[in-house]
Amino acid sequence: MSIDHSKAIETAHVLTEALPYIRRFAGKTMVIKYGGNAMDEGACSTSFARDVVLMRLVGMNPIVVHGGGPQIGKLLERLGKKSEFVQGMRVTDDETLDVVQMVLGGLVNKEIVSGLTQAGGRAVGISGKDSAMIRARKMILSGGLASAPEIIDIGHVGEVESIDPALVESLCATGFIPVVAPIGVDDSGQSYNINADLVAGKLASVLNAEKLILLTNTRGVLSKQGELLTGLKPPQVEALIADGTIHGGMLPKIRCALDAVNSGVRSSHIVDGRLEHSVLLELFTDEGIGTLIRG
Ligand SMILES: Nc1ncnc2c1ncn2[C@@H]1O[C@H](COP(=O)(O)OP(=O)(O)O)[C@@H](O)[C@H]1O
Ligand SMILES: CC(=O)N[C@@H](CCC(=O)OP(=O)(O)O)C(=O)O
Repeated sequence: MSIDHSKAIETAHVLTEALPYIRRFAGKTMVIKYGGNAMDEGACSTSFARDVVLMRLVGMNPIVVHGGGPQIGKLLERLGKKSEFVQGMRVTDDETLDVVQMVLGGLVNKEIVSGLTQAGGRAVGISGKDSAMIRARKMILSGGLASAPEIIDIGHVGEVESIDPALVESLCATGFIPVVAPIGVDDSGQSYNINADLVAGKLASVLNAEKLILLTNTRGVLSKQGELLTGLKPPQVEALIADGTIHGGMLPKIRCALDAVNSGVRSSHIVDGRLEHSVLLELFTDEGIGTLIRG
């Protein structure tokens, strides 16, 4: 069989260009949030799995925190239950909490573990209930007028009170890739449905991660004209929120990205997870392909 020499040289160039990044990021912790909208039908795309396994094999400590909002919505629909959201959070009654735990902790978590295993990695699926890793408390939302705020009860939705990093740290130290479902627990044993962005942001802060990478279904943060915005600093992000450029599902995401960089994570990235090899393209190129936020 003859070798296409110019193609082989091109491959060698790509590999050597990645070298400085591989050296810089060796031993560093990278928290990757894999959103339900970024997943394909089988939950874990082959290119995502290969990117994460490659990161592990070149010495980084990747940790996957996953969502699964659309997947929860589909099962609820099959059960004849409508999804309802308040300020981006799913209203979660007892029955919905069961479905959330089945879909996130069972289906989606294990499909990602399978995908990573097939790509040659050693992945372990856990939820925040394992070893009581994610301590949660009930999230209280307020609405109405600023002068007369109304308290909105959205059921078993949690916010992160604290995260004990011991379990994920010991998995990383022994060569495993932790895959975390965003379910928390309180002292009484009550479980909570937590937005996956919140868990990923807090975990990145607690672990003092090098990067928080949020994979979603848009190219990154876009201007009102649809241009990709990058190299954002906290004051610019605040201005984009204030003038309504950033809204809806991007709001909790950008808040987590900001909180992370404000508490010591080197950089946060919002990237289109539907693009093939988006994680590697963001990590191994100077420009990146999505939105970079630095403290
Ligand atoms: N300025 C913005 N730039 C990009 N997306 C935005 C912006 N403002 C709001 N959005 C919306 O936020 C969505 C991403 O949030 P969401 O759907 O909750 O993602 P995920 O399910 O991945 O957590 C985008 O698809 C888009 O509709
Ligand atoms: C409280 C709350 O809304 N929890 C989310 C948890 C899953 C999630 O965050 O999934 P994505 O990242 O795919 O949106 C939900 O029930 O949909």
